[in-house]
Amino acid sequence: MRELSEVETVGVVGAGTMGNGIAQVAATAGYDVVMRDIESAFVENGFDAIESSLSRLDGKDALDDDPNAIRERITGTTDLADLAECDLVVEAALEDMSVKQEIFADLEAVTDDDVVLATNTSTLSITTIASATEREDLVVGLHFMNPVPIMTGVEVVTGEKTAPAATAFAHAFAEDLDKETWESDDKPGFVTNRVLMPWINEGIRAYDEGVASKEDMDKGMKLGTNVPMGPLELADHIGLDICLDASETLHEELGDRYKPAYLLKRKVAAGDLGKKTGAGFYEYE
Ligand SMILES: NC(=O)c1ccc[n+]([C@@H]2O[C@H](COP(=O)([O-])OP(=O)(O)OC[C@H]3O[C@@H](n4cnc5c(N)ncnc54)[C@H](O)[C@@H]3O)[C@@H](O)[C@H]2O)c1
Repeated sequence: MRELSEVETVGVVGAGTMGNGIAQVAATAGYDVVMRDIESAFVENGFDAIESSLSRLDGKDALDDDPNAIRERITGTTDLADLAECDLVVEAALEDMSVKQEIFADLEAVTDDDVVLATNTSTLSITTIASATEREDLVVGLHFMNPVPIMTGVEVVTGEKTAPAATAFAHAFAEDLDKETWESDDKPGFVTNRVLMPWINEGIRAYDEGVASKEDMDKGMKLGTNVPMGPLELADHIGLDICLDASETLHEELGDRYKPAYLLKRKVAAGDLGKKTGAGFYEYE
């Protein structure tokens, strides 16, 4: 297995909300990064998000390096073959098992045999993703939180066949990005989403049943339980499609107590996915 001290270039698959954040924090820590998405417009959107985040952080004196130098360490591509030289790959594409399995099979073909392949999945089984490869011992969950440059926690998830060395490597890499880690076994939703998704769905259901206005729903949870965002705001922030995908996986694996809220499904069907589309439970500029 390639050691962390040998890692110079990190591949990131997906340039969306999480992928561009992971690319940014890896480049901020000094790694060269190759960020891949399926269309160049998505790669460009990823760079736009990185540039505005870096400039915000620079404005707060939160960067040790010049933001342009950090940005220059990231290369964008639509060609998976450009990840061939990477010493570690973190996948942050769609929350869909068949998409992830296809990506992992392709990653195994283009990268060296000793390269760790990590997934940022919120809820899907690391073991099942890994089974698409012959490199199951080097597949591990590296679950960053949103927004990646701000949130300090990373959940490391061990699949059935993940080697202890790959788990240790995942912790060490996250710590090198200035994050703190905790570890979860490969069970649906891991620690965070297993507990968070029913909370979000209950907030949506309670709002839909007229318990309170959406503002009071969020305000009540913030002031009443000392969380930074209420369930509706947080769902918009995560992305309603991501919440629905995660809830459906939990529902399928763990039963009816994880059933997604009807209004969540309706919003996703309407294309109102939260902040990223300009509308979810709230409207955004
Ligand atoms: N949004 C969150 O709060 C959050 C938090 C933690 C983990 N996650 C997980 O991170 C992953 C990405 O979520 P996101 O919120 O960034 O989604 P997103 O929709 O913002 O971005 C996903 C990106 O992946 C790209 N993509 C799709 N297929 C691809 C492929 N074959 N190769 C390369 N890129 C591909 C899409 O074009 C899109 O740009 C998901 O697995 C999600 O569950 C999300």
